[in-house]
Amino acid sequence: MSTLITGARPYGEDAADILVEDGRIAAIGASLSVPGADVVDAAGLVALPGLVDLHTHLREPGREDAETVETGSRAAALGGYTAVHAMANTDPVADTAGVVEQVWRLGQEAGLVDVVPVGAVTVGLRGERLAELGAMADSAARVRVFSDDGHCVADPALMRRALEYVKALDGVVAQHAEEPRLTVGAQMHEGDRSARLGLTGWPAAAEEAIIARDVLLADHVGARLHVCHVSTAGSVEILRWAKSRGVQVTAEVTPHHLLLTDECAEGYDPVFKVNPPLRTDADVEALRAGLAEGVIDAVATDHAPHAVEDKETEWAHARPGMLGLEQALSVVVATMLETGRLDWRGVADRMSTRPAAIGRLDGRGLEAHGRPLAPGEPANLLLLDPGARAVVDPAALASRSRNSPYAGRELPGRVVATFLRGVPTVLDGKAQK
Ligand SMILES: NC(=O)N[C@@H](CC(=O)O)C(=O)O
Repeated sequence: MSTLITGARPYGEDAADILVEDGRIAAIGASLSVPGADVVDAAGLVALPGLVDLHTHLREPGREDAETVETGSRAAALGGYTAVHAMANTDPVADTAGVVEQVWRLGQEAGLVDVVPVGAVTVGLRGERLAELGAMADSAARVRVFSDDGHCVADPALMRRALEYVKALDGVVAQHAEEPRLTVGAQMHEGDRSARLGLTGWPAAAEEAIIARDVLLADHVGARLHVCHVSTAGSVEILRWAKSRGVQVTAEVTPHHLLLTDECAEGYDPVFKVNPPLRTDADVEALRAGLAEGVIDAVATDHAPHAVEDKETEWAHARPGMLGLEQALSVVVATMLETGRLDWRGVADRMSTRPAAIGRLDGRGLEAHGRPLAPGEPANLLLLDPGARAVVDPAALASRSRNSPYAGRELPGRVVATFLRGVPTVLDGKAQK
């Protein structure tokens, strides 16, 4: 099967045709012609490597009313993703080889993106004893990213041991950095606004204290550490210091922390309640600068679908979390590309290349992700209309949930097509299954 994508602009550069054969990019060049090939007219569209998400909540098993592997995979494909890491805070928790294999198999059956399970660090996310990390790594799901996300691995001795184990597995601990003793009852960013709104604050120091501790532990052990959803200017400073010392630490930022601030809490609309919370203008500025500089390696969605009854309630009782997969690239275009902080190659680096490397998905086989757009590489790619602008309508999203913080907001860039190993999962902006 051959597909000829005509007139696309790889990385936003000069127009070229892209020939896809047997799941791989066979050629990139001017005026390619292949009799019998399916032709996709991509005139004016930017071609990028398929995006890779390090942080997706797919809710299956356990909360299929909020999302399933299939509905979340469809949302991901529509957002330009070809691989997503499925977080472990499901019910049951993904803390055994059996559960991670189940999630992996559901992803293969859905066939829209490669679903890469994350394994829990501790049994039941309880932070008491380590889960079967080796069994999950050796399973069919080949787990390399371990995380108790939603909970912090707060016990420093347990965190140290987790780092030692994952080092032996060529894995990484993705830490949800939140000192739990500092965030009891927390509802939003701690500052003037939380005081005025009467909501218990979540201080920046609760995140920064754990990141500082963990980079020291990772350095001591010589293991890889990844920091989930970095949200404060102080965290960026600590990461910059750690990287300058050669600590093997990587970090991600979410689209919502690049765009939104705690001002969103003013109306008490729980769609803006998220963990870690939306912070200040100064934090947003530092996060954008950190991502541009590469101190923050990746954009990760923290796509966190919630059922209506868990979200559309009073602020204090609403679950934290917001949708992200379908608008992530648009938010990055708005905050990083249109502001001149990243070019298209930079966007590809932070949303595909680096996240794939952190998750160890960047091997040499046809199953690899995050590879460049080049002959011989797996044909995982997306086509984006950078000039299109649209107002986000939550009712039109593929996710089973509706908790989008971007409802009613106009955002740039429309994913027109996504290809997974040469097979279109999205064409003309529509999911193909
Ligand atoms: N990021 C969120 O606000 N929510 C996450 C877990 C969590 O980090 O609380 C979820 O699973 O809903």
